[in-house]
Amino acid sequence: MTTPADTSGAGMPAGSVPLTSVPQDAPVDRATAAARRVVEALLLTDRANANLERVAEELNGIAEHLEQHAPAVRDRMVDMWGGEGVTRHDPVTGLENAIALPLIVYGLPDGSVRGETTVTIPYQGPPGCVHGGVSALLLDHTLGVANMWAGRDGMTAQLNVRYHRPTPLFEPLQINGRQESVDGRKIRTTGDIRTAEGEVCVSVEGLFVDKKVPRPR
Ligand SMILES: CCCCCCCCCCCCCC(=O)SCCNC(=O)CCNC(=O)[C@H](O)C(C)(C)COP(=O)(O)OP(=O)(O)OC[C@H]1O[C@@H](n2cnc3c(N)ncnc32)[C@H](O)[C@@H]1OP(=O)(O)O
Repeated sequence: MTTPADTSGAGMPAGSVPLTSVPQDAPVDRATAAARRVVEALLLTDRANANLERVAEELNGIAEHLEQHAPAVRDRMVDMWGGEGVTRHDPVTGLENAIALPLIVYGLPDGSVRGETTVTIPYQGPPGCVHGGVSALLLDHTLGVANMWAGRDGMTAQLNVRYHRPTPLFEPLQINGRQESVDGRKIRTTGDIRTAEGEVCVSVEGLFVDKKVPRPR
């Protein structure tokens, strides 16, 4: 989370395009990035000497301010799903979601998708390693984007996750996804998380079924 998302597409094959949101200089992007810093700093700070009493008071003040300006949840849900909003609030790529890394996923000319990221403290499972559920989250979403890129998408019906070796925190990781086949409404998609050296830490096989949940209106 301390590593700002690389929006340049550097390291991606020529002709790759971002499929998820890229950070803008909008107040909401900056406020959400600041909230991510707070989440990480709270985990890292010296418990005894950081005056957490005052921190709690100030953070509650900010939360109250935001709540006072929140429309009805139903209205916000409609707004969330409009336009580019589709990729701005999810818990993986959402630049308006402070719990998202955020990951930027690129569509590659060969039909697959890829994102690169460094995962840090808030997502720790075993010491120094990415939590297995977080790896599954990253891959489920990346497979969903791979389906979008391939032109036929659906809801996750099954996600078979294999953990090959611990996934390191604080090191660059590559998240890959590719649609393999479509059989009627059934879509099969695979993906993996690799280290910079290309070692596979986690691989997944997903079954998606072409079914849409209506967007709130
Ligand atoms: C490019 C732009 C970028 C965009 C970014 C945004 C990307 C967003 C990415 C978001 C990514 C996040 C993704 C998420 O988080 S999706 C959220 C997590 N998933 C769910 O909540 C899904 C909940 N389940 C359902 O809604 C339905 O049960 C589904 C959709 C799964 C099936 O639906 P439905 O009930 O209508 O299906 P059917 O009964 O007519 O069966 C149809 C066929 O499928 C076969 N079958 C069914 N279920 C299973 C199963 N579990 N295993 C094996 N097979 C199964 C079935 O045998 C039959 O096969 P056949 O008899 O025809 O051979």
